Amino acid sequence: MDVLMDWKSMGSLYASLMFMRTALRDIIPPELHKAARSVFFYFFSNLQTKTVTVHIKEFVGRYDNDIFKSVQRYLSSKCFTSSQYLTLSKMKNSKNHTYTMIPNQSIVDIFEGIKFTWSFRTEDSGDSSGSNGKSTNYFELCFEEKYKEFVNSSYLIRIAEEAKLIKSKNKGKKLYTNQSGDRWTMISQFSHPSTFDTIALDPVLKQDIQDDLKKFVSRKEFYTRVGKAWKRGYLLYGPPGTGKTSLIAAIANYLEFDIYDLELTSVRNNQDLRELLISTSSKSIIVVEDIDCSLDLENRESKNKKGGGDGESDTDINTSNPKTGVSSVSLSGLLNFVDGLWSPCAGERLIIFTTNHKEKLDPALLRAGRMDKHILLSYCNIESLKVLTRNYLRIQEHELMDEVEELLSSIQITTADVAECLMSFDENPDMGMRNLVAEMRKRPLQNSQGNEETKMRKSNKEKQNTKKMMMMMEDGHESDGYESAGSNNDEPDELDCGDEMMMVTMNMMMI
Ligand SMILES: Nc1ncnc2c1ncn2[C@@H]1O[C@H](COP(=O)(O)OP(=O)(O)OP(=O)(O)O)[C@@H](O)[C@H]1O
Repeated sequence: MDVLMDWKSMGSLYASLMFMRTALRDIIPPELHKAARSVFFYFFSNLQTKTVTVHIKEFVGRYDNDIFKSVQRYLSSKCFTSSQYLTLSKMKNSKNHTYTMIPNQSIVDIFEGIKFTWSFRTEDSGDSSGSNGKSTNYFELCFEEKYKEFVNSSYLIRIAEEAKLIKSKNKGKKLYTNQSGDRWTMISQFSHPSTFDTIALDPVLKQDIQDDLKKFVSRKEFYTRVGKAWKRGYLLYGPPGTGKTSLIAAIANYLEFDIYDLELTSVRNNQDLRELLISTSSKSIIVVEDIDCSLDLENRESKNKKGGGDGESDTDINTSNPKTGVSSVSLSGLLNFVDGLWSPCAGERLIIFTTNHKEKLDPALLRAGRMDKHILLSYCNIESLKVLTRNYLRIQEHELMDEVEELLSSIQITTADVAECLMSFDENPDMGMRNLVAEMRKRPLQNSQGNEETKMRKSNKEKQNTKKMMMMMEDGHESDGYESAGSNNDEPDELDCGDEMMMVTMNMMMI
């Protein structure tokens, strides 16, 4: 019915226009016909909405056009919901597949109530600048002219942001190494299965690390405001087989960050080290494993006592590479690397060093702002052991668990050793537990008083209480006895595991 009405009104409008045209031709003298026609067309063309059409080509000369890629990502989910014909693809390094419009298809995107029409087109390029020298793809965007400014200032920005998000979701984590020396090579997609669920760690420490990471990645504005590079340094230390590598993998999986595994001995000099640093991507973890073995970076204080140097100049430090003798990376080069002449590198980065011998490292490397958080990964305790029995045997309680706990207070066993004991018994938990107890009974008894992991267990419990107290005391108290007590934090409202002494002192003060 409505359609019939519309046709009727259009018919009468047309009849009226024809009548006006004839009447005007009779009234207006012939010499003014041309001018009258221009006025007539100007009037009616202004009644129509003016539109703008923008072409976004796949290539600019021989180079990829980033905006094309962003639009492609932005439209991929939209075309899935609103198109009937689509192409489907999956990039080599991508986790997810992508939908694309087929040529000459159009879809409408409504953003903030404004209508945008997108079409996908292909044309013969006529030159060899396209990807295959024959045809080039482009998107065509149409919108009303009055929204030109809005497109420029808001819509395109929104597209870029959404595309970035889609890209990071699709990307998957990558593992890079610098085996070839002065550049990174992607060796694989990073797919280590370790997560914060599977890793056997003291639960308090585990929560503390997760909280710290969450806080770090959410504080872009904080770092900008205080003028600091958006990076954080972790030192993971403890005996071999206690989960340092597994923790790095769990962190990468938690943050969805790429890993850059830096082999310091392959880096020729400080300049190469700096270039490697600059070429890492944002949202990445730069790992140096066994830092004490990588270069001769011994504690300068002890060296100075022996050698009488002032410890400030790089020449005081033996920078020869114990493995190959080729690298001339110096301690100051490494310190600069950690401090970061980061200005060219936007985005967040975590630097993680691991060592079995923290005492061998120069304090300059360990200070707050360089290694902000010192995390001791020590021998198995009952909580971490229960994570392993849950993972490997699918049990957390067992009649032998009390004996295991008893044994743990008098012997030392690494998480790797426990994992090994349980490894083959996933179908027979009883046997697994018996095998573990038998292995533990073979271990020599230790003096549990004063060893490092006992201290850590205590300190983790104390830490929770202390943290609460600190928060209560925070007002006007931020740096009291805190920075000066040797905290490894760059932020005044947190505590680190490496600060056992300071925490004990704080507890005593509070009591
Ligand atoms: N805390 C842990 N949680 C879960 N698994 C662990 C843990 N620690 C060790 N393992 C097991 O032991 C193996 C070796 O551990 P990992 O390489 O993480 O130890 P590490 O401390 O990095 O050792 P190293 O100092 O010799 O490099 C892991 O593959 C894992 O199976």
